[in-house]
Amino acid sequence: FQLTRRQTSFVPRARILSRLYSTINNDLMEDDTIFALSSGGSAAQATAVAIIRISGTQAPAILQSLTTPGTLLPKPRYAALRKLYYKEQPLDQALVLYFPGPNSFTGEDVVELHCHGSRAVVQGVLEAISDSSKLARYAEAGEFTQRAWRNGKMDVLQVEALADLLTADTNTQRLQALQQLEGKLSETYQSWREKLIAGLAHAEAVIDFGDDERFGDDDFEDPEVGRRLQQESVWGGVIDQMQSLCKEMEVQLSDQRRGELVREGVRISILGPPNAGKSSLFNVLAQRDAAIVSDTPGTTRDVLELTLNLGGVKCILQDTAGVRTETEDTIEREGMKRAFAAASQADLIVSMVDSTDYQAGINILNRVLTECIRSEEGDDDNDDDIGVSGVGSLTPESVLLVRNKYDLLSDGRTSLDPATTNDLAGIFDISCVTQEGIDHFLESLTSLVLSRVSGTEPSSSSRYPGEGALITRARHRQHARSAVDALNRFDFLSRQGTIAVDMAAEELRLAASELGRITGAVDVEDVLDKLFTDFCIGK
Ligand SMILES: Nc1nc2c(ncn2[C@@H]2O[C@H](COP(=O)(O)OP(=O)(O)OP(=O)(O)O)[C@@H](O)[C@H]2O)c(=O)[nH]1
Ligand SMILES: [Mg+2]
Repeated sequence: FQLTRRQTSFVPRARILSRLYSTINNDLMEDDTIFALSSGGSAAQATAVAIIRISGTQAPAILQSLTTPGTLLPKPRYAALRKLYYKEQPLDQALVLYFPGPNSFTGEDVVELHCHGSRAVVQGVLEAISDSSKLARYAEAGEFTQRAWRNGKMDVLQVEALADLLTADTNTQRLQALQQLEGKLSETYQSWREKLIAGLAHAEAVIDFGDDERFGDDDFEDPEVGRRLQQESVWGGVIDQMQSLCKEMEVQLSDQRRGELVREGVRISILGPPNAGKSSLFNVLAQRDAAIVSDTPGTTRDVLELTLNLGGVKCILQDTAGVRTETEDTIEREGMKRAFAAASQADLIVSMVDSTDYQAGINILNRVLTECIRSEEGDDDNDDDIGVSGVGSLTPESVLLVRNKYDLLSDGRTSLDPATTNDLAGIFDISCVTQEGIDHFLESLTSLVLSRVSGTEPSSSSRYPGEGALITRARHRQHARSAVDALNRFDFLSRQGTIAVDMAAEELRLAASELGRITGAVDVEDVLDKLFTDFCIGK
């Protein structure tokens, strides 16, 4: 595996010693005993309790070296209070746990020291482990989890779930990660893969022993019919089974990226002409002065982002530069380019106009949204209404029209014409200054986000919106897509009879291997290398 050199928060001296130690030993060995501070905090930050974890064959010996001679190891998986010493000086009074392998997180012998979390204690214990025994080295990022994976304690999907759980910001992300960690996704992929392998076994048998010639040449008046039946009989019920498997997989693939949205966050871009009040709305939703607001058109140049929790779902809100048809300013033009790019990638668009300049705003938005969609895919919709015509993830239902500065309209309120906004997710009149309409807008935005990740209306039995999404990363989608493509090719080839048995079988093999890559049953070292470097030290 790749060594990582990430900036992390842990006791530097122990790290330096471990690096020295590993340099002397040329390379990090997979069977080294490793240790790390696994709880939060660091040398600089005291915590109430600090958990130091040791994993490997030397773990019990290290624990014994820290206690007075003759002290017994604690009963497996029971907490025991122990005084820890280093060079006969007391280090701490700690709660210690011993998990003999294979019944531990890593599958190896594991010792956990629950020490007092002060800088002196943590540093002292880590140095004692590192210095005195020379039996262990400081763990690399994610190395405990890597060992758990290597020892069959979890598959790749579960490693990914653990990474997601450790970085979860919202309820929904937490629940999705836990479901994946429990192995629910792994089970489904595994059962699909088993079906493919059963189909493959059938093919191998046909290839090895030939198909059973059930129909004789004279059984049919039309020899063509006979031949076709004969060819189809080669695969028995496998064709139907694979077809229904393919359908099942396609249903999961057309999930509108629910799982990925929960994991990565729903991207919401605020888009509109200069001075409409986009940054003002951004600040209202952020509940702080995150963006500069001024009455000079073209104030915002870059795309600003903040994370919001809407109904338990992580959302990434983007403030963008105002878009207008012409500008001489090259920086503003660059800003507009970025606004376009952000809008094209967004899951939802809050398109904002200034109510006092409504028609001009609508005209600009029409052009911009049509343009955004065109840049994704060709489109010829050029009507007068907001030009969203359902391509990519940008559909009219992904766009909310917000008419801002409502406070400036007095008797002209009714002059706003809603007829030009067919099919949009909603039209809202708000004022960022008086906060009028903001609550209603926010409620609607939240329910739109929820329905986006739920696929349908969340059912009362769902523990969280989006429950049951099988695909949580682009990586899964890519392999599942390739498996479906292979099954579609199989469907064609399998109907060509004996002549194409080999080729058809190869497609089944390919589909099985693509699914195997999702769970890690098939070579995934490259995926894991990347994944483990994202973990913190001590996990
Ligand atoms: N009366 C009134 N003024 C508003 C409202 N919202 C924003 N403004 C004012 O409109 C001006 C422009 O606001 P911004 O939020 O900077 O507008 P923007 O859309 O981000 O503008 P650019 O960054 O230039 O594209 C500022 O002077 C705001 O104080 C509102 O609801 N009512
Ligand atoms: Mg702005």
